[in-house]
Amino acid sequence: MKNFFYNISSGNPKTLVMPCVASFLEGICKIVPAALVFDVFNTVYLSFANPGIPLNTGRLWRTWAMLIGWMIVQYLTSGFAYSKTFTAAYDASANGRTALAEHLRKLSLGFLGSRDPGDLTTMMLSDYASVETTISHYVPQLVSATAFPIIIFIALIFINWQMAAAMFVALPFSLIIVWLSNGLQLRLGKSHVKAKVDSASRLQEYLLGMREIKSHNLSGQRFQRLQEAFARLMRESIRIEGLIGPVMMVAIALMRSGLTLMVYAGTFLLMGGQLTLPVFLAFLLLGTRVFDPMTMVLVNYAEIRYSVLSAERIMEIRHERPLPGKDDAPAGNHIEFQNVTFAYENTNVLKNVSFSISPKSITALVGPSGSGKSTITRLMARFWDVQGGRILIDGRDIKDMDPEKLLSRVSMVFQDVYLFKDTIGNNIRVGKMNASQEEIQWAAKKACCHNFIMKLPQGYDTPVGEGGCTLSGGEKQRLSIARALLKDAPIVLLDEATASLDPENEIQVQRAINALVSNKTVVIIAHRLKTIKGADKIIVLENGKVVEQGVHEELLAKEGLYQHLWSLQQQSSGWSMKAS
Ligand SMILES: Nc1ncnc2c1ncn2[C@@H]1O[C@H](COP(=O)(O)OP(=O)(O)OP(=O)(O)O)[C@@H](O)[C@H]1O
Repeated sequence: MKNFFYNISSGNPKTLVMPCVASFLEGICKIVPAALVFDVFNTVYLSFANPGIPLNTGRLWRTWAMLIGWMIVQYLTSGFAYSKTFTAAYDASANGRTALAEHLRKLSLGFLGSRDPGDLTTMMLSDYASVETTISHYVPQLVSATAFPIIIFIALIFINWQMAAAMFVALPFSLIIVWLSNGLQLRLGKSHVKAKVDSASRLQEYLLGMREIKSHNLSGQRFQRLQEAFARLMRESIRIEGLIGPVMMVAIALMRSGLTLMVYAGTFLLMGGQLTLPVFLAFLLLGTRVFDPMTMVLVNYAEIRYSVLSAERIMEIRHERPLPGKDDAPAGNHIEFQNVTFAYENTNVLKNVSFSISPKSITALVGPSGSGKSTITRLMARFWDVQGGRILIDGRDIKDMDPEKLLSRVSMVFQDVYLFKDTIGNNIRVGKMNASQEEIQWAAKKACCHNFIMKLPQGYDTPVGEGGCTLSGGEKQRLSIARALLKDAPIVLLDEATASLDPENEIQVQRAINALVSNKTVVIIAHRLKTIKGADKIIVLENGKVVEQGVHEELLAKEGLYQHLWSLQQQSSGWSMKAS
């Protein structure tokens, strides 16, 4: 039970206290009118059954006045309960979503990569929405459905224990049916969630891959996958409703049969003179007050179970441990790989890789495609932790460092640049969130962005689409260099930074990069070897191993892999496409 409340409140059960208290107060307020109506009936019945006793009109007026007065109290308590439960629900989901997004940022990319893409989106939107409804609707219902039957049952026992027993005799059987169906509900709920996540993933894949789908004429095949995912979701939804619905109907019918039994028992007791009509009526009035909230809980039981599953999924991620480490990143920039071994899944991508990089030097990583160059730069930034060996900065293992502090000392320029759905200026500001407009323009000028930005309709205030789809590949690349210039971190990792630039811009960007890297420790990946010919050190990788290291001339003299790659590039530089 503790886990239940812990999970549905996304780890913060205190948020449930106010909705529960408010709903309890609201429920108590709803009982009072029933008692007042009972009093009216009792007063009228007293003079009706005993013609000698005059109708106590004074008492009747007082009770009517109290009923009207109580309507105001009820209105106020309902308003209070409404605002408390909804505020708590929206607070819990908004804070929960923010906390989860913050937590996801701290997890390794390895963990995030292992999740289905639609999974986290579903969690953020749908699972939190389900938790929200539970807090705003189902938890208050649960409070009413549990607390009132207990209170009323105890009260009714003192009035007439036979009637109280008749009212509640079927309840345990109804609860047993609900309890027995738990396993089935869990199983169906899990496959429903899976179908939902799968649909979200297929939809995401379909929309993001639209360019490839169109260019490769895959509309039929990819759409079929999406259609199948939706069809499965539909089947799972029908299955859950079709199987759970009838079970719950039986449980509800059994529970409500208490009312019929009570009427039956009441009639006998009334005829036998063991019960007065007002008391019989009181039982009828309270019976509906008790059974209505319990019926609502059973009607919504599948939804409650569903939100428990949602909350469990959220908590599973919230319990995922972020990358450890609390130390500051050292001021120096001597980087050392010591026998580093790393695998994304099972196959080792890096095998006993060792090398060192001097501060304020330029080191190039070279090697065939898939040899592990990008992996090395990602490990330096601690996107993943290594499985064997160590990566040291100034002699200290980066595993002991706070990942955010480490990242604050590293600038990265990737091959694939992501631009946020924001203005161009704010996209450059990502490098330094408090940068002034002058600083942004300075970085943009250095990265050869300024001219093309000024030609855009709103200059630096021009919005770019999600993923930066309104800019060319070269323009995106240059914006990313501008971000790195602005960040001005002492370690710079360039992964094919100039890959998509046209020849016209390349010279200028090379100059900008030279300004960016001066006095910095630079690690650069470049397929075009002529761009890194002057590097202080060239590390040659093959199949995840360091096979050669040295400067350009030394490596050429070795006549190994580097010399081979170099001569291949010399040959291909004269390549041109020929019509057959
Ligand atoms: N996120 C990932 N999950 C699983 N495997 C990966 C992942 N990223 C890379 N790999 C694999 O790791 C190996 C090394 O990849 P990496 O990107 O480091 O090579 P690279 O030398 O930079 O290649 P390229 O020059 O083509 O960019 C490849 O076999 C690649 O398929």
